[in-house]
Amino acid sequence: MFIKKNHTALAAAKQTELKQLSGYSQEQILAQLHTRLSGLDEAEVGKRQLQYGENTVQSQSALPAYRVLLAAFNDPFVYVLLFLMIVSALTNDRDGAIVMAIMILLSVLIRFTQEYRSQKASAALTKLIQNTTAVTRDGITRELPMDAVVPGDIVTLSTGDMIPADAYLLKTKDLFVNQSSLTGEAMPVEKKADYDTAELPQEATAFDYPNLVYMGTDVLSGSGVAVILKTGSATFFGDIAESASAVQGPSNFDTGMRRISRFLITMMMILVPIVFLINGLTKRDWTQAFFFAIAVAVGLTPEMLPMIVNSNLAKGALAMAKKKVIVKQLHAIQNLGAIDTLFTDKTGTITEDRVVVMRYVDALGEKDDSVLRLAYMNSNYQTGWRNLMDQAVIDYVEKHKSERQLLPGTLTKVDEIPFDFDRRRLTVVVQNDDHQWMITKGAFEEMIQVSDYVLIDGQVTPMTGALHDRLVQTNEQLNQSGMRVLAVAYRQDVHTQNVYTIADEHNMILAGFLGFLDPAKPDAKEAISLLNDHGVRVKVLTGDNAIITQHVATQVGITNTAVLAGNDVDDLDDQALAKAVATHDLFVKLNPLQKARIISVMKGHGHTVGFMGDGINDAPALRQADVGISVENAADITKEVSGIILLEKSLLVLEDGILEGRRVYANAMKYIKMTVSSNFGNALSVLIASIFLPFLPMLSIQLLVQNLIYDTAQMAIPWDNVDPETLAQPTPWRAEGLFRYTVLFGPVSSVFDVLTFLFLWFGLGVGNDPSSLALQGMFQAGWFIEGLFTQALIVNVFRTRHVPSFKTPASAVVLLATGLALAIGGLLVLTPLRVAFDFGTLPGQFWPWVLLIIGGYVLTVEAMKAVYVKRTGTWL
Ligand SMILES: Nc1ncnc2c1ncn2[C@@H]1O[C@H](COP(=O)(O)OP(=O)(O)OP(=O)(O)O)[C@@H](O)[C@H]1O
Ligand SMILES: [Mg+2]
Repeated sequence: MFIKKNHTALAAAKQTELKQLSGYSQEQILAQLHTRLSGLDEAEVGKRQLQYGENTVQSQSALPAYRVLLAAFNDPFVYVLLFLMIVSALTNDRDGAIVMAIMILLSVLIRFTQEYRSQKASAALTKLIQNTTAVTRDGITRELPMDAVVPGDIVTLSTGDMIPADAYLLKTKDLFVNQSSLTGEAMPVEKKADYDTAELPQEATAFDYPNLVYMGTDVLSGSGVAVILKTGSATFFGDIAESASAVQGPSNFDTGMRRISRFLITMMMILVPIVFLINGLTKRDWTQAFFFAIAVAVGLTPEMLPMIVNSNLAKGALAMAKKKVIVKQLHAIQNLGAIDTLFTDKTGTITEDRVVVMRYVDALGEKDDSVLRLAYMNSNYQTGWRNLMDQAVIDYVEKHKSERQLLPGTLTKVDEIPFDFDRRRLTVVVQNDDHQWMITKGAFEEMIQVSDYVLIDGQVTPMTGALHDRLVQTNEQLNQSGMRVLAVAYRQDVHTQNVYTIADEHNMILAGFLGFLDPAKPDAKEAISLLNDHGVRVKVLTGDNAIITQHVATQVGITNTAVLAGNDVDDLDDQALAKAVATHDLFVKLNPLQKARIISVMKGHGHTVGFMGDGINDAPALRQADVGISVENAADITKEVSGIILLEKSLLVLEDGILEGRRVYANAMKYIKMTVSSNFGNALSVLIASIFLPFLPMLSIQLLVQNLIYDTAQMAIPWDNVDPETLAQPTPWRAEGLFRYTVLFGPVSSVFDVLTFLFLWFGLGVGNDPSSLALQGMFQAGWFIEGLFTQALIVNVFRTRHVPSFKTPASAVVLLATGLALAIGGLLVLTPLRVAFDFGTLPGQFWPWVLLIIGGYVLTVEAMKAVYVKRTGTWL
């Protein structure tokens, strides 16, 4: 609370301090932090860990049990009930207060157990994928878990890294970071160790200072070395994580739930005073009218709603955790059930995350060791994000060739130009004696653009039209045999210089090609076909070229192999792009922003979309998607922005997740629709009865107990079965049907309530002497039974779209809960317990008639359901 209130003041203080540190020279800052370029020693680290604690912020660590419990209390419906309970307790209605307390406890405790269990399970899994950072201590650089970083640590940052804490840059190389999580600004920001204060904008915030980087941001490209200034909650991000503003915007599901909650509370606020006035005026007993109104308010509160929704989600997350799927945001499950399109990257997602070097050939397709050597130097010396292809080159060489044989001992690295997804090239410059070599590898089309010569049989030959065609042919041959291809080129004897830029990538000599085997995951085909069967279309968004993408697509069963390339995407406006996206399944040569744009256009046209990716280039698209999915060995930032992380290689688990999501949604919707319509019906019945009856239709305690029993029966809903028809198709948030549903089915229940009311009044003779307490008690017992039985039984009718409902019975738990509710209700009016609740005695002839009425109600609803399903094609 304190932190939130003083958030701005504190942030301002932090800013001033950081700005000041930014002005220090490197020597000053190292002295200030009592550290050096070779890093802290272990003793110092130990001391600082004690002093500053773990480098984590509140939102990242699992919540302790009491916080989960408090969160379970934090719900408008629980508040309403708490308020009513306090009013009852203050006005000496002890029994009523106790019943309400039980309701609150049931709802909160079930929700707590479910959420706590699921949180523990995902926290355990999350530990497996701890983010790391390269820390130098005692002169040795190692990857350490991010939470082990302390002020004074020296860290090395490279492409795709998350910045572990607030830090001062000592050295940079084309370093661009994404600060959007702190500033909201999506454009990359360049950071520099050395800068001129004159470069700073007039009203620069600490985020504009070029030599400062912050926790919660990430490296888009380039690299750097930094010294840590602040860790954990002392960072800027620490503040934000603790204030509510850091929480992601609400999903469709959240907004929908909020709207329903508001609707129900409004309904209650209007109806309850009316019920109070009518009963007070007609019965002239204002105390009784007051308690009755409170009981009606309790009846109208769907106090189990938060428990049902959250238990459902938590249950889903737990089920997924058992299948080695981390659900980082609970609502990702519901969104997963709602997607109708799943976009995916190619390598590492639908293909295995094990890419292997298969060929190293010259321009003519002949095996050539020198091509491998060049590629090895390139992959080995580059310091950016080491992707699967770089890894494959290094692995291959270390396994098959001796490293020494490949690299002359006198070789030193001069510079590098990091890979980027627009240029699709990566350059490294090395020096041997007095020679400098610039070595570049990258996508074929992009390499041809910078190559003026081709190496043929050891001879540097100028590029000709015929040679160009020959290269295209070699490339295609490799692609067609299912290999991803990188072209490799070099330039020797360049002017001796220390710094290289993209402008230097020209005039190169194309040396040859590397072919990588990138096989489809064994179960990708099955998974994709299952997704298709369940109404989810799979589309590929890749930076790779058309031929290899078509090859992989065919392997995994994507039959529409028409491709749309990145350049085409840029030429289309949103409208045209949406059309093109509908007719294509393969999108190639995309840069990260094009991936993100395709997703956002799709979303704009009413689709719910998922995106699965593993690279840093996938992060923008993952942020954009309704649900982002990544895999275990994805880049840190990629995992960070994903809602779901698959730890197992198999894609079949996606199918499970989607079904789980739909089940969650279906069960939550089931409860919402049933509750809203039955509450509406009840309210109507109470109003009618209040107007015409000279006494209360039910005592407040009876109404409360009826509610409690009904709630108990409803608690089983998260464990209910769902119709296969409901699971077969995506389930976007569809609250619109709710109103129609409520006005159709609510009044029907009132009709049968009124029938019961007439039967008790005329048939059983309550009307003959309404002032008799015994007859009043009989009336109340009769109405209690009818209300409870219809509500409990109707759960079993509403829960399925099938007619008759018993064709697809509820799960055992739900059946048991229903049976229990009926039994308890029966016991309360049939055994001596009834005296405690002031129920009267029901005559034998009551039972056949009430069963008839209940049967009539069930049949009517079944018939209406058949018509409803036929007309709308949907149910619940
Ligand atoms: N380390 C690298 N060195 C040189 N070129 C690279 C490197 N990584 C990727 N490329 C080139 O850039 C292209 C796009 O990169 P990449 O394949 O990683 O994108 P992507 O969209 O993630 O595709 P994919 O679906 O294959 O994962 C590649 O096809 C390749 O030609
Ligand atoms: Mg990729």
